[in-house]
Amino acid sequence: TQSTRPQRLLHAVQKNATRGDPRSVVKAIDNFCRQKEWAMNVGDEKGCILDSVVSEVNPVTVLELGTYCGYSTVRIASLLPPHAKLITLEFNPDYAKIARQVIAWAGLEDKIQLVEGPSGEWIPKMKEQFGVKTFDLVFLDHWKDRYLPDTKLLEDCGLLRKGSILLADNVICPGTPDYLEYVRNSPRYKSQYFKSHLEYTKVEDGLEKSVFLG
Ligand SMILES: O=C(NCc1cccc(CNc2ccc3[nH]ncc3c2)c1)c1cc(-c2ccc(F)cc2)cc(O)c1O
Ligand SMILES: [Mg+2]
Repeated sequence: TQSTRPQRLLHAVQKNATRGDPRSVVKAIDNFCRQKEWAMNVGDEKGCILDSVVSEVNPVTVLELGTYCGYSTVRIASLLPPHAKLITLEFNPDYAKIARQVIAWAGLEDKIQLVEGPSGEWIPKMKEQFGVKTFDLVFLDHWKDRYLPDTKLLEDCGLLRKGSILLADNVICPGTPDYLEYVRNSPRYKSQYFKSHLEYTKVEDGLEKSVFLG
């Protein structure tokens, strides 16, 4: 039977990356996507911006919405301090299956909890299920029409504290107009746009970094 793109991406990792070396996993995926097949990873250009935000925030609790094949999951987790935890939500079971194997190849299972299901259901359960008080950093990279409702849900569930950082991918392409309008105009956020390009292309895209003011 025909393999899927995530399966071919995983094989490229297993063929070209060194077990236990997260940076080699990131490099192998970027090379695969540049040379063989485009895939919707945050990519290396936006990935460097992601790295700088993670390093600046030095988060202890991270939430990622949208795991896909685990590229940004591995990228973030490789920069976390020893006892920090990353919870990543993935709705698509086929993506989750691949992501678990990519995360394992990088040797980052201890820092990452991959949860399968929709954000709308799991966000309200974060405190009781995972003992999370608040998130220091949230990386939004799932369905673009879910960014705004899930941000409001995070606020309502008391999962954001003064200084929590939201970092959103694809605010230009495919675009998240309602989310951008909200974080840029709400008095409860200080927002900043990092201009970049859609992964592996010359098309404009960018990340929006928003600090929750409480
Ligand atoms: O759409 C995108 N990504 C989201 C996405 C997409 C499909 C499936 C899922 C299933 N995963 C999922 C769903 C709902 C969920 N709720 N909670 C967790 C959770 C997880 C997620 C995307 C598209 C493009 C893009 C495509 C084409 C093009 F021409 C230009 C640009 C570039 C990106 O960087 C992108 O990130
Ligand atoms: Mg994305």
